[in-house]
Amino acid sequence: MTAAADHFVRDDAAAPVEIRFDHVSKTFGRHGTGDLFRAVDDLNLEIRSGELVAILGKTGCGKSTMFNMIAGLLEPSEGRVMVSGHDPFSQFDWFRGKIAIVFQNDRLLPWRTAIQNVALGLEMLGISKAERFATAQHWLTKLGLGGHENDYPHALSGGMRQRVSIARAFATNANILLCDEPFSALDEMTANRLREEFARLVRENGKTAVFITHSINEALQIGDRIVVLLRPAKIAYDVKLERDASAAANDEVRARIRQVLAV
Ligand SMILES: Nc1ncnc2c1ncn2[C@@H]1O[C@H](COP(=O)(O)OP(=O)(O)OP(=O)(O)O)[C@@H](O)[C@H]1O
Repeated sequence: MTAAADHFVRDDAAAPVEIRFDHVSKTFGRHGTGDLFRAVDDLNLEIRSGELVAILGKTGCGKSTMFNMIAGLLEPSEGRVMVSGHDPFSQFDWFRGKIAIVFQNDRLLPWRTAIQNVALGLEMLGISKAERFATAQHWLTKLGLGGHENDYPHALSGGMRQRVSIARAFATNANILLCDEPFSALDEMTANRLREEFARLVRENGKTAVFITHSINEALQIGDRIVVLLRPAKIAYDVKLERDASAAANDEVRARIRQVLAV
């Protein structure tokens, strides 16, 4: 049996579909040649509202390409991507403030304080100054940064800066969070703590989150569901995780993922 044939079909139809890939392929032209390179290959995927989905795959398997299609930054070559019932590429403006992205590096503006960085997204949405600073303060406090509002990024540790960027994502009140390895540059203890807090905040606030990672352990720690991609991006394994799964059940999923990624 091939790994692809093992695609686990989910029957959880309770929540509406928030993100849908319908037979999506993406090809890129190779410079100086007439060749087309296929980064995503006939991908079918449904992510339901409120899910925290960890996306795992080998380097170059098309995770970022997939992510950029959700964010409306790339158009599929074939098939259709729908997010919240809209086409993110052709209706890019409709998505203003509805999708927030957390990157691997914090991408804070060095000349703005923590609170000014968090308030920036709200400023671009036209929120009044008083409201945006109150919201930014609320989220900085939630992320444990009370007292650091007026610190500049250079005065904060890597973990604290990533807390600011998470506060910035939540402050916009976007329903969908796209996270591109946000904790991979942090030391394991800091990353561990932040993963727990991030997952809790996603669940408490009913967000739909897509979380790209290279780490099986991180995927197991954070996800409600893990989707493993082959190269080019196509689903090899799709598993829903029990919140209070036993160590043995997690070991079984871990072994299955290793097997799929070894193909
Ligand atoms: N704009 C582009 N033009 C040409 N090729 C591209 C472009 N963007 C991505 N690719 C190619 O598509 C493939 C998938 O890239 P992508 O960045 O989506 O993978 P990834 O899984 O996110 O990789 P990583 O794990 O290294 O972050 C790679 O081989 C990459 O070189």
